[in-house]
Amino acid sequence: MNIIKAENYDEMSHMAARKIIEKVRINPKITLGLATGSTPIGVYKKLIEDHKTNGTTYKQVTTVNLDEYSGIDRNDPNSYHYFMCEQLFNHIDIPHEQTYIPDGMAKDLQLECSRFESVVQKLGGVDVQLLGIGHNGHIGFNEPGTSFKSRTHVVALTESTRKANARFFPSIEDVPAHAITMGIATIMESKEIILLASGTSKAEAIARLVNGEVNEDFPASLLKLHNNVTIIADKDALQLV
Ligand SMILES: N[C@@H]1[C@@H](O)[C@H](O)[C@@H](COP(=O)(O)O)O[C@@H]1O
Repeated sequence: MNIIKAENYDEMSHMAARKIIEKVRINPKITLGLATGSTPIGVYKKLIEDHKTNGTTYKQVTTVNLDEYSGIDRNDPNSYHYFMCEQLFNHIDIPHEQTYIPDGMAKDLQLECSRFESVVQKLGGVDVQLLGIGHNGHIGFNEPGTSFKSRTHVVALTESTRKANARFFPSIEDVPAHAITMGIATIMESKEIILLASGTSKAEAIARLVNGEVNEDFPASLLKLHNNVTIIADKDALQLV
């Protein structure tokens, strides 16, 4: 794993955005894997700024998102669908039909998981996957104990993840109990992975990722066996490494 140390959140976002923009410019038909959570918001802001000032185009780009809550309508402000439109898609020139996010309202969630998995496969996999990391090492919504062989599946969110995400909801009771997430094996098939982390609250997770063993108890640890992973983190998140 390459580790790039940024001074702060803004520099981390800038560095990741530059990498993505460069890749989009080299391959205008790239498939980007995108993440939600607060960490990538700065990257999306920089992509939008660059699109507006330098004209980088996303007309032929395809995106797939890691995950979506189950039981929340796509137009609900707490859905990841809404998040992606607000934070990125509505502000660049990507056609919405080229943006794929699991449908958390599908009647048959298992069927939706297979459908989403085959979308990723038909696209030939993800070229560059952006990832955040949960305090317990989750990636997407793959909680500790998830099989490293997992494909897109339905997950029961842990209490700690629901608490961590409660800040976006009126109360913890409103945080969905389930979600659909790309599996760990699906994520590992991405040709390149950029993992972002910012702030002291991520320091333990980053230290465990860098120094710890590869173990299903810590889902992100499998990234150590991927041949093209870059961690871009600020110095607060890297302080225990
Ligand atoms: N499903 C998302 C993850 O994809 C994200 O990486 C994580 C960390 O979020 P944040 O960046 O807000 O710390 O939160 C959620 O659980």
